[in-house]
Amino acid sequence: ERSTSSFSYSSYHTLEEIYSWIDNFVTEHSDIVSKIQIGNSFENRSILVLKFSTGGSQHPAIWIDTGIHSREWITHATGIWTANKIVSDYGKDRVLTDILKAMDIFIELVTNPDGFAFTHSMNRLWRKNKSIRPGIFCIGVDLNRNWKSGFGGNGSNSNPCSETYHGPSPQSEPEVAAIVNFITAHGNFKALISIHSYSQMLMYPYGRSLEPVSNHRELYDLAKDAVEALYKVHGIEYFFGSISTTLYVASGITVDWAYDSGIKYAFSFELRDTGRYGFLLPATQIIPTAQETWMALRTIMEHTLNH
Ligand SMILES: O=C(NO)N[C@H](Cc1ccccc1)C(=O)O
Ligand SMILES: [Zn+2]
Repeated sequence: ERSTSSFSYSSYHTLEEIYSWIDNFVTEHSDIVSKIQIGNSFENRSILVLKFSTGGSQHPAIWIDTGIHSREWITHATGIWTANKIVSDYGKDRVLTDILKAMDIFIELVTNPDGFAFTHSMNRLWRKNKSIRPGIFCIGVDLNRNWKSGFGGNGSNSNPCSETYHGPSPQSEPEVAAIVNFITAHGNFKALISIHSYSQMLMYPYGRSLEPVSNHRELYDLAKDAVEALYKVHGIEYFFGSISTTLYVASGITVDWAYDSGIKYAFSFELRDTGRYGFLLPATQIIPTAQETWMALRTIMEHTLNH
């Protein structure tokens, strides 16, 4: 496709369609958006990040990733809609404009490209990446268990055939190492939001233990404000709280690593629904989900700007 004007934001797309959209989107909005390749996946696909910036160098930054679990198609679709929302509303929405005047936003739309391609070709419910290693007879590592923080702890599995297999060592997976290297080298990230589906929850660290983080009251209040803003759009209700108390103990996860790296505003979303369709959420719910999620994201980003 030659332009994003023919792209359907209310449909699910293949990896090739998304990468083609990214190129058109960056070309059409080169004043504020750029594309960064932060690495390659295990099967050697490009790992791409969109950077939204109004200039300056090393502005404090906000990270958003979607699609770390490949079957969670609503998350990539929500990320694409969100990217377009940012360029559409910049200069019109006062809050967003203030955020972008002072901060940069980075969005990694396809955080697990190999797994995502596999959900289109062979197995719609594939979750992990596609790494293989000598002598191991099951494929893939759970990229939400491969982070250094709490690696190998409760709520992760050492069995390579498990859906929550943590991998041979922290950051063993190129998809995780690429993000760690990028965020660490940048050195000025203030917030990280990792988007999953489904369950309709907004959560913050820790996943690895029941111990509350130092600013848990601030994160609780911010999560409450965010889910209220989300609710106002279409009346969808979210639970919120720390991962370990709201859901279950999970170790080696993205947001625990972010928090321990000094990113004090670290959140994980579980988008629609609560199980009726689950990972197979109908495309008719893409835009409504993205619209309500945007209000929560905007609330978190505004708080980050002001604190
Ligand atoms: O897989 C999903 N949702 O897709 N979520 C669960 C729970 C979770 C969500 C967010 C952070 C940590 C843990 C997981 O096992 O990873
Ligand atoms: Zn997930």
